[in-house]
Amino acid sequence: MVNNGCLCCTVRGDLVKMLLQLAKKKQGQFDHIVIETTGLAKPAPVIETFCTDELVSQYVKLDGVITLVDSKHAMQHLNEVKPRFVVNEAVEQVAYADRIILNKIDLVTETELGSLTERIKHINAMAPVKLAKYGSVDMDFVLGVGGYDLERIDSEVHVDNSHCATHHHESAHGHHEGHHHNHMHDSAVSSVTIVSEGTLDLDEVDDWLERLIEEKGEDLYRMKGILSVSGSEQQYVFQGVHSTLDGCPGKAWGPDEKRINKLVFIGRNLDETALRKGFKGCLA
Ligand SMILES: Nc1nc2c(ncn2[C@@H]2O[C@H](COP(=O)(O)OP(=O)(O)OP(=O)(O)O)[C@@H](O)[C@H]2O)c(=O)[nH]1
Repeated sequence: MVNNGCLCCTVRGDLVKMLLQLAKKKQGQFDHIVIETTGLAKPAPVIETFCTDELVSQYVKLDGVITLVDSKHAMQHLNEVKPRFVVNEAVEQVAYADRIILNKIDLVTETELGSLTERIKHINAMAPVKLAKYGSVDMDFVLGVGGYDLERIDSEVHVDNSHCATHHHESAHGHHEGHHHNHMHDSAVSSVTIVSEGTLDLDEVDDWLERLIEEKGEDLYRMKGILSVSGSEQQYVFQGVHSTLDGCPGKAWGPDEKRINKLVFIGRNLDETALRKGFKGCLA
């Protein structure tokens, strides 16, 4: 247990200390360490503790972020309008998730569940979503996720195409056409997915993504992709959190496998047109 309960604002240092203590005291005895944050925690500082603290990353690595959603109350929190520059924690917790569990489904109607699922997938088109009662899901769904593991990206980029067509033209203040509710919400956080054939020039991709995180790093929460690059029989995989970006050759394309590029960006005020244009600019 970390002092004060609130991981987000006070205890990133404490988290480092606790992880190092655990790692040293019980080295080799852990399969997993599960950190339960408060409902108000911001995910980014916790995630970045694993990505940026060199000492921590010698002992432990981040497997994934699981977001447990209370189906009965989530919509209300996702739609809460915050003062300017104040983040909606519920939206952020969905946006950073590698796995999402929609719990307490027995307390909502199918229609409510449908709109909640739609809203969640609009924010995060990447994370698989499981419906649950009393939090009951398979252990495999929450442990051994490999959300930050480049070797696992090929099985991890679950691009939800059903939402590609519906989640563009939204403004931070505006309203999502096609949504059935009639209130304002923080729609500035969303996903843009690109699924496309074509071979890419890796140097161009490097330049594009570097430029992107330089200009938009603050607003880019997560990104992942599998790319088909010229002159290589292997997939090229990448993943990033804000300004941290990792990429490397992945597994070989199968002999009969269609080489499809799949990219997912999750962030605030994403410019879908610019992202698509950037992608096209990298085609060989
Ligand atoms: N009907 C129903 N009740 C549930 C479900 N899951 C949990 N509960 C009940 O909801 C109540 C509150 O539990 P949670 O919402 O999980 O509480 P929590 O967020 O873990 O609470 P803290 O971590 O202590 O803040 C308990 O009485 C649970 O038994 C579910 O799927 N359906």
